[in-house]
Amino acid sequence: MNAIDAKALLLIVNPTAGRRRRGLVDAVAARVRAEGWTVDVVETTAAGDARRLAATCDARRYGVIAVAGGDGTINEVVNGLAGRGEDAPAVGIVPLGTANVLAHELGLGFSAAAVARTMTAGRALVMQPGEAANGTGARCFSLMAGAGFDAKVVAGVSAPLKRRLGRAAYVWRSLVEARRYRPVRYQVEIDGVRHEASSVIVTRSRHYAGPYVVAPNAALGEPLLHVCLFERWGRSHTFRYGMALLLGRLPRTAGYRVVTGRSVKVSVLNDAGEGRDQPVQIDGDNALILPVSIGLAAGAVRLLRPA
Ligand SMILES: Nc1ncnc2c1ncn2[C@@H]1O[C@H](COP(=O)(O)OP(=O)(O)OP(=O)(O)O)[C@@H](O)[C@H]1O
Repeated sequence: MNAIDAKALLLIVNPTAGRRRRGLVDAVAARVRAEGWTVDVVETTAAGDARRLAATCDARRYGVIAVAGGDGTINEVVNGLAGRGEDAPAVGIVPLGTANVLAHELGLGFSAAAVARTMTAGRALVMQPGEAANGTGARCFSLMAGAGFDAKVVAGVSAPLKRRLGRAAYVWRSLVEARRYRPVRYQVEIDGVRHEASSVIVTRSRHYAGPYVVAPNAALGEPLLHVCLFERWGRSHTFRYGMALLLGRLPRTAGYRVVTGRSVKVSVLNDAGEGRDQPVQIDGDNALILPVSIGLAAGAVRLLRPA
């Protein structure tokens, strides 16, 4: 638990995120100011701005760095803060995204009053982010890294489409990916033990795609990766997994397993003639291509949740 001493908040707004509820951002800022805090608002103009702001902001001035955006913008801030050590500002969230998985995971309210209260009087959860790396780069994640069906869906949803259709963009793209489905097999090595899967999600969080549960025993504060293995393949099993997720039954579904570990390697075992780069989604954004090594990042970040 951490008291927030510096009563100044840097509010980073992604004006392109989710439903772009500017009214919520303004209402939160007004409530935080009413508690005697200083609030400095900065809008991002492109991907990468939020990461740079988080990496360079003055930790003596700002007790809290708040993100008004979705999981992708929060991911940028986590990447910017991960290397900064203990004195880095705590992270608050104004959930504006399409899925807002981290907000669900932290049990945040979605009203202006609840969001503002968490900023000024919340408790800080210390989290060691996950980190995925391949030959070309590395990226931290607060939620998950995934390969297989969901990563292909994410890779196929453009930002304008997400803005126009919201969550329906993912439903539409899932249907497209189901039509062109090929039974690609992935090798997933967890702490040196090999497994096979048709899809894999390596997660720090219980939730996925919003309020849905994929890893019932995961806890952000625990430095452990939960590796969700979808072990059956084919269109009908993919559909069954999707329905089970929406109905809250995925953890009890045959052919689905969660294995915990600290070091995970994901590669393509057989691409079933697909002949394309296999994407990796990180916190809901198309980020890397396979093969990747996944572990826990060296640093930690503090995430604010309700007291
Ligand atoms: N001003 C900007 N213009 C374009 N892209 C931006 C800007 N600011 C941030 N981004 C990028 O936009 C992407 C999507 O943003 P974000 O995830 O916050 O919203 P979302 O996709 O609507 O929400 P969710 O991830 O919860 O579905 C992120 O990868 C982020 O890096």
